[in-house]
Amino acid sequence: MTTATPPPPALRLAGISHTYSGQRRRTTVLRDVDYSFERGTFYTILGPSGSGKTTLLSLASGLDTPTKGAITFDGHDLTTLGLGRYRNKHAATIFQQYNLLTYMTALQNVTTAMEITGAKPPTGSRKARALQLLESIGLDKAITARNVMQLSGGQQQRVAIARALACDVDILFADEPTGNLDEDTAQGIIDTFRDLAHQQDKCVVVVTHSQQLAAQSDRVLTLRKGKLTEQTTSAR
Ligand SMILES: Nc1ncnc2c1ncn2[C@@H]1O[C@H](COP(=O)(O)OP(=O)(O)OP(=O)(O)O)[C@@H](O)[C@H]1O
Repeated sequence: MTTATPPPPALRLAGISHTYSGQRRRTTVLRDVDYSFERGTFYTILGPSGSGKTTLLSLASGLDTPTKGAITFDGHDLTTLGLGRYRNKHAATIFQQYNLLTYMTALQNVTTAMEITGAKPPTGSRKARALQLLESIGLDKAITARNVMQLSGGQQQRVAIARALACDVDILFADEPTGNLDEDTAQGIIDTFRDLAHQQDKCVVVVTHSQQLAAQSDRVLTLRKGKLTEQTTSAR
């Protein structure tokens, strides 16, 4: 009788360390971090300011490579898979600074990302899907037609969230995604993250200082002194 091999975790950090080399000194931010992120799960990462949360996210999202150790997606080393391909096809990131294309409208920011990543909406056009996503997080049609530089910080943050949601990827990373939002809008975004994990089997990884957000995730991780540890699980 053959036993089925369990699928590899969506994302595995295998003994990763990361050191920044400045002109005068080197800063080691992560030390031998080992962790597996699974599909269908909503993770939050907490930790004091400067503990390396953004660094961890930039490595896990394929923006940078660790100085030691390996990161695999579905069992494939990211460097072999290709960081660009991983970022285009499998992982989307909502950055702390949004990283929107400042010469475009809100709508164009979303549709352009869909074109670049080849994301195909389940029905209808890319534009219709983009408008639907933008509207679902509280940006009406008039706002979506504005250049993003004419939007408030919270509105820009929502464009960045819609852009990431529009790219139909396996893993969604977000760095402080609710930082600029009022309570109701923030709760809507948290609900969206939970649905993505539980209804669409995505892996959602959110860096935050918000205990409210962490309390609603499935697994809470803490980064401290270069080490990543898991706290007790919360309600799912
Ligand atoms: N490019 C860089 N070169 C050198 N040091 C850096 C670089 N980026 C970050 N660091 C340092 O690495 C450490 C971790 O930074 P990081 O931004 O990952 O922390 P964080 O936990 O996300 O902080 P915060 O909660 O304040 O956003 C800090 O000491 C920071 O100064």
